[in-house]
Amino acid sequence: MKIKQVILRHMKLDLLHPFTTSFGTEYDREFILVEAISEDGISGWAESVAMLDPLYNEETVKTNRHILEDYLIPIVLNNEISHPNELSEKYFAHIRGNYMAKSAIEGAVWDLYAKQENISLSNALGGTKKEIEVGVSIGIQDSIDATINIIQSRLEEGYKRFKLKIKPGWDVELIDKVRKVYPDIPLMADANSAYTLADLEHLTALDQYNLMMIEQPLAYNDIIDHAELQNRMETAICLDESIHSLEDARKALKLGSCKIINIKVGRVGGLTQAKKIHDLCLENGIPLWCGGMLESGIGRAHNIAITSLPNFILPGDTAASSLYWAEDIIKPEVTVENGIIKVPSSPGIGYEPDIEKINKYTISKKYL
Ligand SMILES: O=C(O)CCC(=O)c1ccccc1C(=O)O
Ligand SMILES: [Mg+2]
Repeated sequence: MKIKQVILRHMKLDLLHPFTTSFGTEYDREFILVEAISEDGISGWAESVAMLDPLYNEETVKTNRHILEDYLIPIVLNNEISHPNELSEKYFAHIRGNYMAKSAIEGAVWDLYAKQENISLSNALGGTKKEIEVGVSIGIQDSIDATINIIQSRLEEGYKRFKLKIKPGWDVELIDKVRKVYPDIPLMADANSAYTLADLEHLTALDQYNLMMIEQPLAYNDIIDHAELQNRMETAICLDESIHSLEDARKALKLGSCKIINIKVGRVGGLTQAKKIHDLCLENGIPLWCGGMLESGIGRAHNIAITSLPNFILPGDTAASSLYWAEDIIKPEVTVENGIIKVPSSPGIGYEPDIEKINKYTISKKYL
């Protein structure tokens, strides 16, 4: 496969509702959209999940542009690539970190590869599921009543799992009141690293609420303290921020830092590495689910494809386009029926990039 051109678009989409986590509030989503065009004129698409500011992790839209333009894309343009696996395994191996930047270009090459092979991205990755179960991530609200109203709507829409963002001061009382209204729903909490081991007693107070898991309670780069916390907590710990690679996953499993892993394709450097972590977790009986980063439909399509692998046992954060955007940039939009998304079977990501909408939300464009 020879790639003759890559187009980077700096995109900006307004969120329908602000999204608040322990690290801040997002009102809109700026991201880089990558289009890789082959010599025979086929386009592969992906997006970078890096955010505007380095609050979730250290990458940003700007650092991604730098790494993509100055390192990764020249490599892709100057080499004959026979399989997308070669990017992370060979061509990008000497470049440290910058996982989201790597994932963005690798994802476009994966889509292109699947389209050339005339198979779906799910098929190309070895996906087996035709349908995937979907949960929803609910940001920090102004009141507990407002949170309960949102849960009620999502419950009626059929979502299969309810994740509440927590932080100190918005945690035990929230979960307590929600559990009183909904004693049996599949409920979990995500702290985005808002606590330390000094909060041990406070966190173990959550054990009484039968949560499916608590996601990333401690530092974004920690697996040691999480092991101690998991040892002292009944509730399963799920790692998000701390897992960037197969090596991180291996070490976290060895230490007992978690019982569940949230895979975000961007956070682990792309689909090839995501699949390797998937296989390791499958061998070790660690269930997975696919996280989200407020992606547009392009990133969402990649998430749906990876979720079709067998060990994505728990519902993921791949909610419907309409929960985030007035209009998405793919045709058709991602829809969820009774908490289920049908994995597309058409070639590549299986959703068509909507060029008119893409142009509408493009701030700047660079041809490489
Ligand atoms: O609906 C989604 O895309 C997931 C939303 C979400 O929880 C999230 C959004 C932005 C950054 C981090 C996270 C997270 O999972 O921690
Ligand atoms: Mg998370």
